[in-house]
Amino acid sequence: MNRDILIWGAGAIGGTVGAYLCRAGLDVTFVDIDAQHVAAIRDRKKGLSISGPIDNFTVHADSFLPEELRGQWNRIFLCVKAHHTQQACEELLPYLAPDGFVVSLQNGLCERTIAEIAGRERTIGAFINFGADWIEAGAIMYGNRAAVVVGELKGEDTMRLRQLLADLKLFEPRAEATSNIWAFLWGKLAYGSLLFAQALGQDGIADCLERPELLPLWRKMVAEVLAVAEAEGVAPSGFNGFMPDAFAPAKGTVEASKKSVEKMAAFNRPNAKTHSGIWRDLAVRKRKTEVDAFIGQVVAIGKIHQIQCPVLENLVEMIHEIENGRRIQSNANLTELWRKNAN
Ligand SMILES: NC(=O)C1=CN([C@@H]2O[C@H](COP(=O)(O)OP(=O)(O)OC[C@H]3O[C@@H](n4cnc5c(N)ncnc54)[C@H](OP(=O)(O)O)[C@@H]3O)[C@@H](O)[C@H]2O)C=CC1
Ligand SMILES: CC(C)(CO)C(=O)C(=O)O
Repeated sequence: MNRDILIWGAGAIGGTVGAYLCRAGLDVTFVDIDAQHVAAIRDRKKGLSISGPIDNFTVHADSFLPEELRGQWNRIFLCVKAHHTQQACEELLPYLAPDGFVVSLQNGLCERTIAEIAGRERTIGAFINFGADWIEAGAIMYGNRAAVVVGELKGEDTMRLRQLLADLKLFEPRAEATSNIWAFLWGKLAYGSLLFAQALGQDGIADCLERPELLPLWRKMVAEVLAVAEAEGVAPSGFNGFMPDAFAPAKGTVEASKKSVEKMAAFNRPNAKTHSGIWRDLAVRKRKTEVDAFIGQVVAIGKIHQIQCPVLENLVEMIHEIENGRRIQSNANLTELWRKNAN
């Protein structure tokens, strides 16, 4: 008989959501490539611990390296970083029931890749904005609640979507379903451009957003993402203080974008996760970020539509320089990014 939920990538996001669903009594199995993390989760004496201001608890669950897996699952929650999507998706296919689905709990447009590999009808989209950090094997810090939205790729209202939403509400009671998941995914791409810029410096998200001299940079950068989204026929949705229209050249004003920045900063300021996952990849985990699969993808889609995104292109370059040790994370990087693009 098939098992129910397979969390593929048991890090900050997969670990948090999986732990909640496991605690609620659902049939949850974890897969990860980190052998120590996998061993901790299945160790009866250790387990998977969620800590932080929201909740503190430990669950014990079946946990495997990909090569140890046997069987099939009805629902696979894909929770790896965006640049690992293709590989993970190819690996997970043998374990997905023929009538099952993959839901992407990721940033970026990973649903496109998943749909190509697993099939459009076996893919569900999700937008997540809550904050969590992987601390060490078996330990995750759940830092703040935020928007969680799920949707079928073509917007239908299906029984499997309703069931998924009901289950995700065990984690985030305010989770919603949408008939336009692409609007949320593009909204996150636009907001995410601010997070990638934050990762260039030392400040946390709230302090960085509130640097008054950077407002014109935020306006220009978000406007680039919005132009590409528009060319794709998507009007991005807002969430947690981010109001896309405030940054749209035709609709927004300086005042409106300032208000949105204040709201985003107010949303982020109390959060235990002070810095973005991108910042943490560079500063703490010392590893490559999702920049190519995230900002780079917006630039590439822009090119298809003959839309230039000079700020985003510079942002990608600067993140690469930090990844390659040719630049250090410094608040001055953001001033430089603005100086290069002020005209
Ligand atoms: N953390 C957050 O607060 C938020 C994250 N997101 C998005 O969620 C997604 C997941 O991020 P996050 O949970 O932070 O990332 P993590 O790095 O914490 O977790 C991903 C886990 O997947 C593992 N992994 C990598 N490749 C594979 C593979 N092929 N098969 C199985 N496991 C694999 C990683 O191992 P290893 O570390 O060894 O590579 C890691 O343990 C990203 O797209 C991110 O942008 C969105 C909103 C908030
Ligand atoms: C900052 C956060 C949690 C979104 O609010 C995020 O998406 C990230 O860390 O990459």
